[in-house]
Amino acid sequence: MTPISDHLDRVLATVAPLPPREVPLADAWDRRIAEPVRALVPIPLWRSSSMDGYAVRYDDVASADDAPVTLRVVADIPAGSDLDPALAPGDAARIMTGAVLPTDADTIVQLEHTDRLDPLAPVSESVEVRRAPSRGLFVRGIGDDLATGDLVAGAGTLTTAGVLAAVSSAGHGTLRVHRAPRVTVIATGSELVAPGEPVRRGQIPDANSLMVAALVRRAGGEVDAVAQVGDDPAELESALARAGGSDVVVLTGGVSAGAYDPVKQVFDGSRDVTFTSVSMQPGKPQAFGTLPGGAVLFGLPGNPVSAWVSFHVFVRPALLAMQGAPDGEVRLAPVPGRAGADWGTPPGRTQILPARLSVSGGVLTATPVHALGSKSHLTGSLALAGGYAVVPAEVERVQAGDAVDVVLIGADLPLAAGEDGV
Ligand SMILES: Nc1nc2c(c(=O)[nH]1)N[C@H]1C(S)=C(S)[C@@H](COP(=O)(O)OP(=O)(O)OC[C@H]3O[C@@H](n4cnc5c(N)ncnc54)[C@H](O)[C@@H]3O)O[C@H]1N2
Ligand code: MOO
Repeated sequence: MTPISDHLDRVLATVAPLPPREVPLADAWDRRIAEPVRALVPIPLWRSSSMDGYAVRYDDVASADDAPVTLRVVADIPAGSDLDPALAPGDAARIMTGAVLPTDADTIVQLEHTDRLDPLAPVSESVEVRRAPSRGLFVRGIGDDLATGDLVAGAGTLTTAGVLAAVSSAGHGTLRVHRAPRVTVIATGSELVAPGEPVRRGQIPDANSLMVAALVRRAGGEVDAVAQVGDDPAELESALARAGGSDVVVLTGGVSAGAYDPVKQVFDGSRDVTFTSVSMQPGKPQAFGTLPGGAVLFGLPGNPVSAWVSFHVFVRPALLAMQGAPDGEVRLAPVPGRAGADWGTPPGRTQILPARLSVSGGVLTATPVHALGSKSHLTGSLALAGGYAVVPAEVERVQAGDAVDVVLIGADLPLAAGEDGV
């Protein structure tokens, strides 16, 4: 059997980042940045006020703690104004948060420290300063945050909400990002009916189509089409022909030893798509390769838990690599946790156990979603899985409290890859 890491290496050697393109920032969310983004302007852009109040010359108000100081108000500066009123000694300008300080001012007095407490009152001719600020108080300096030319986000960075705010402030209106991989999902199996449809004896609802499509979207892919075909090689071949525009095709079912397994039949003897027994449970039988048009093909086992596990371990890394994610984020990284219960493990294969995750007493705890552990047909309990535990092949039984590696699949933040890469 092939170790997980060998099969993943093969997958990752087959895929490459998709070409970048320049898009307006409004279309750039949740993509990977193709090249380093530097600040075109300093942040902040102006020497501005961080409080609603009065822009003053510090020396005028330094003694305000001893006795209130009355200043003449010579201007009113809202945010967005380009006014730069001259302030002679004893002058102040009313100023709003974000407005540019007059060149002659060096300090802000917040309005709470004056006699002009009503923020909605029209500007007055004078203001009494009742508390002395420190010099420079509430003044935001040009480039306090980033200077022109500073790095805002490196290549491969995911355009999170925070990244979009940063690059907007840094003067950019567009970004070069890798496009989303386009994915066709095909569930195979003559027993499948669409969710919610009545079943006759032997039929079951198709759980994989929607699951894989959702996993594709969560991994940053775009779902071109979702198809469901019976165990008929001709039907599968025509579904594959329709997937011509996709970068990736994900099949489920039909990869093991069944007499009617269509994926096996379609790619029997192919040099481009091959079948591998991977040393993991669930998810042992895997088909992988490329289609004549260049699309990358994954044939995942049909059992929904096997398909779920296989997606996380092989397909997701490929989709991330195609989007230009850095190596350290491509492989979902385990973090140390503890077993929340006893469970059995399969002999001789790495176990990928769907787990309920919780943090108790500061310790990440993984508990099997079902008492039957990682059996591949326990689709109903998959609803509880926040991640999975990775148990090495040589471990025969896990006891509650044992240290286990855990992969969090719901985490927003990428975690660095671990050594074993699963
Ligand atoms: N003689 C052997 N039999 C099996 C082996 C083996 O090595 N020798 N491997 C087993 C393992 S491990 C797995 S995993 C499965 C993989 O089977 P297939 O990929 O060929 O998938 P199917 O046979 O089509 O289906 C398996 C199972 O999953 C259900 N299924 C399939 N698609 C869906 C779907 N879209 N939604 C819900 N459920 C689905 C299907 O009804 C079967 O129960 O093979 C073992 N057999
Ligand atoms: O590999 Mo199968 O997914 O063990 O059940």
